[in-house]
Amino acid sequence: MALRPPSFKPFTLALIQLGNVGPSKSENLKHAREMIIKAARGETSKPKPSLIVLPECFNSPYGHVHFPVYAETIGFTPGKLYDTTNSPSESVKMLSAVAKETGTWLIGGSIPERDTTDDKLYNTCTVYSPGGDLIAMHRKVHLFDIDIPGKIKFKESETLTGGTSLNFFDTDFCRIGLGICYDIRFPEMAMIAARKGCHAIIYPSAFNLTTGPLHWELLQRGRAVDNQIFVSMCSPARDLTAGYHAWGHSMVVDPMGLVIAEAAEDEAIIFAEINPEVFESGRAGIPVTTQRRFDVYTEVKEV
Ligand SMILES: NC(=O)CCC(=O)C(=O)O
Repeated sequence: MALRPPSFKPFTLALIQLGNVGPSKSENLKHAREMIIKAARGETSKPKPSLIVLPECFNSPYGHVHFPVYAETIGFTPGKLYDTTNSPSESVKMLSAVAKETGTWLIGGSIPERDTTDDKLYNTCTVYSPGGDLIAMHRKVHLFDIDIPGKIKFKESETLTGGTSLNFFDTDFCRIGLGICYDIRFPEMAMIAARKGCHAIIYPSAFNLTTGPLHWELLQRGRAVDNQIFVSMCSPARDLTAGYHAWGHSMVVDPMGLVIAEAAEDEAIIFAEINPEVFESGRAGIPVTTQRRFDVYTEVKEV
């Protein structure tokens, strides 16, 4: 059982729906850094964000042929001190430095990662504290392998390997579960996160123009209502000149299933005020979290 989660306090969440992700990694990193600095300034009517999120694959074009070319070695072992200033990953160095410079928690989207111990590639999210420490990592567990004839075929497993662990991290205002995009289709992950005390689960993502209109909002609202937690997906902006057309519509959903913030398709920063009261009153009014019948569904273990 995980340690007791921190008490849930109000905070502002900022999602960066990043545009202009092109072939130049250094340009992508420069632009992401500028957008993080802009997001950290916040919106005049809301408290400054405590947590900023980037989308999936923010430093490289999205596609299995690109992953080996853009992959970076991170070398982080969860639970061990890690010196980001000497990291071999230029993305890690940038993210760590900008988290420290802005003094905000940062979910650094995802990047293609090469693990030199097994020479495998992963789609990996890294998380930074306001001091710039790399404090958590999540490798996409469920690879995006789909084939909808005449619409979209995509096979991450051509070059990537799926991660083997579920991950969350604690801030001074809540506990946050991590997933990456296609991971949201697997309700077990969100359910386990909620049962480990996460108040929110956040997915750096990049849905597409076939499944986006059908499932993007539905999945987030479903995961939120089932588990009575905040759910958020952060997408790249739509770019019809790119090889992969992202859906956009970065979103935050509250534990009652209400969409509390949503972007359109273009580059944007959206802000949502995360209010623990909705989490607590939702659970008190509809107490499914305490009404589960593990005595009946014995195939599912209580955690
Ligand atoms: N990047 C992804 O994992 C895309 C997932 C997606 O579009 C879906 O429909 O699922």
